Amino acid sequence: MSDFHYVKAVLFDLDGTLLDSIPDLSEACNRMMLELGRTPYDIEVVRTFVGKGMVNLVRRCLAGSGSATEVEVDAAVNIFRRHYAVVNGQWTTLYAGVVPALEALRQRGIAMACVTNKPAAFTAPLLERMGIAGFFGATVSGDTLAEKKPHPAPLLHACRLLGFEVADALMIGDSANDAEAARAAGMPVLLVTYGYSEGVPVDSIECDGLLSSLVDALPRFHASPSPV
Ligand SMILES: O=C(O)COP(=O)(O)O
Ligand SMILES: [Mg+2]
Repeated sequence: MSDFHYVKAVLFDLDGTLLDSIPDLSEACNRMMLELGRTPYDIEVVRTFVGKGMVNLVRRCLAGSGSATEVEVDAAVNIFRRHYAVVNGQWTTLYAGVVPALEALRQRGIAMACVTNKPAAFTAPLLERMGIAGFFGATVSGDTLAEKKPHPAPLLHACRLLGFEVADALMIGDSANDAEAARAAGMPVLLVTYGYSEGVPVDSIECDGLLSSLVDALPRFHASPSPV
């Protein structure tokens, strides 16, 4: 694995990388399914639906239980939003190693951003509720721009907001959406092995290294704050 001692900014994916948010996403999906008179899903199935944002999550839920027109998807998205607003953060947990890693990177003077496909209305309250909002100098959500991951635009936007060049940055995520976005943006990417990757084995995704915990990345960064 290569070293990232030159890295000045780390962009973090949210769902499946920092937070295990599947219990809340699954609960909101299933409340939506029941309201629509459809059969709820096992949480492990919902796990494979997460990654390309809320509308695709809802579309995948409906497609898995029969057909759905785009009008039906739009209506279901509104139902999902209502339920997710209630449960967002309720059963979500921080993965082991996340807070120690974020603290260590802050200590070393490395800027951090959160780049997620989750809609902004749910991102900020969740970061606050989980107590990690203060680590991030910028947050880019799935509906901040016209494009979301795997498009590189959210990563490039996060770099701009943090005030760093792409060449200074590294992405850490859990799926091909993060890996492809980072590759297209021109930055290296590490993937965690414990997250959600849309049913694709994470070790089959092209990246610059796998992490079983975020703290495993720490030896690869410079050890002390940059001189000013
Ligand atoms: O909202 C999703 O589908 C996934 O969100 P993420 O980009 O934080 O993994
Ligand atoms: Mg993710």
